Order: sequence, then C-alpha cells, then structure tokens
Amino acid sequence: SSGPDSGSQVPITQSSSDEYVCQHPPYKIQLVSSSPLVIYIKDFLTKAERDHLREVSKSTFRRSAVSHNSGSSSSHRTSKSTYLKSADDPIVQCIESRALLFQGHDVLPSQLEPLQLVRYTSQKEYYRLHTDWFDHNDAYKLAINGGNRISSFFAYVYVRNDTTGGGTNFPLINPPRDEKWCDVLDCDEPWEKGVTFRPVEGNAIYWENMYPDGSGKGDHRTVHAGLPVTSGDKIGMNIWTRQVPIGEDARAAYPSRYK
Ligand SMILES: O=C(O)CCC(=O)C(=O)O
Ligand SMILES: [Fe+2]
Repeated sequence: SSGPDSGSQVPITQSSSDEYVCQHPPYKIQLVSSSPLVIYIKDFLTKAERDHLREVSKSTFRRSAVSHNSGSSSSHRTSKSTYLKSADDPIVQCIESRALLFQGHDVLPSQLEPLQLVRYTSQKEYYRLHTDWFDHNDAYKLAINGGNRISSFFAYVYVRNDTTGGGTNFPLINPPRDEKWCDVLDCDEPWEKGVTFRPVEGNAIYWENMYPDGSGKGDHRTVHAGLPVTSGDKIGMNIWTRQVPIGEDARAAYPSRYK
C-alpha cells in the first residue's frame, strides 16, 4: 500500500509545464452563404499557433505552383507557398484535427492535404480568380490524389499591421447586408463585386466546393481571388479536404517541407 510519501505514485501536479496539450480555441462561426455553404470563423488560430506556423515556415517559401499547371509557376498565381510537415509537429496536428472536427464525423485524417501556407509581400503578388476544386479535364490530379477538393479553409496567419489590400474576393457570393459584417468584410467594395473578406489575423473562411447533390460537380460560385497586397505582408493557410484518402504515393509527391 502506498501513502502520501511513497515514491510509487506519479504526482499529477508534477507534469512539466512545457508539455504541449492540443486545445481548440473557442472560435465563433457566422454563416455567410448557405448555397454554396460559406462560413466565417473568428479566432480559428491562436496567437501561439500563428507564431509557431511563421517560425517553422520561414525561409521555406517558394514560388507557388497552380493546380492546373502543377510544378511550374505562372502569372495567374504569383504568391509564394510552402507545405507544413505534421509528422513531428503537435501544433500542426492540432490544427489538422480542428479542421477535421469542424467537418463532422465522416472525414478521415488521410483526406487532408498537408497544410499549405501562402505568402504575399508586394503588390505584384496575388492569386487571380480560380476555384480550389479541379476541373474534370485535370484527370491526372483527380486520379492520383484522392479525388477532388470537397472543402477549403483559408485562414489568415499573419497580416503585418501596415497591410493594405490583400482581401479574399468571392465575386459570385452575395454579401450579407448587415453592417455588423463590416469588421471583417470590405464594405466599401461595390455590391456587384460580391464578398471581399479583409485579412484579419486568426480568422478563417470555410466553404464547400462541390454541389451538395452528390453529383461530384464543382460549384462555380466558389470562384475567388487573393487580391494584391498593396502594402505590407500577408501569410494565409489553405486546408484542403479531398473526397477520399490521399494515396501514399500522391502524399509523398507534395514538395519541400512535407518530406
Ligand atoms: O490569398 C487569398 O486571399 C486566397 C488564396 C487562395 O485562394 C488560394 O491559395 O487558393
Ligand atoms: Fe483558393
């Protein structure tokens, strides 16, 4: 039997204070559009997580590839990007699990692509109008890679405080009209331009890329652009979920920091 001063018990008060525990912040969600489904998420990434993502990614950014032209850069997307390695990184794993939990019970960890950070530091850096889902002409990507991208999160990881521009524009989504939205939307944009989210650190946009009818067709109304950063520095993060698990070969083909 062991009393209070026996050495055989592990005192619970002695766990080391620098041990990391994954805790999801109490983020808040607001519906932007029900069709297509677009949800705004406030405080999706904590300050500590954002600092960590910047720390592990610095000096790993490379000129971004575009999906329909994989491996090469183009004037369509002039930003720089990098993939995050999750294997030995409990903070990256914590963010991945948050993205999975957000989507309910039917999404497997193997459906997530490695998290991608994208960086814009000058007005020559932008990502023109595109959809995150692949066109069916892009049979190669669909076949090797776990199918299409059913959903997207775009989270703002870092927005230097002198940043102007750099919003995320969805021209085919009707903006909500209540001016309470003006803290996160650019309410100066004309209504015909759709919704422009201002880059606000820690917040995220979530949307579904496919029509919900099970046809597996990409929804064109999800077209969007990363607007030029007219001054400052912006780092965002893409979290993309595929239709089915990504095969090991396809996963191994993700560039740079994933390996
Ligand atoms: O930079 C943005 O605001 C959006 C970026 C984007 O849409 C993407 O990387 O797919
Ligand atoms: Fe995108």
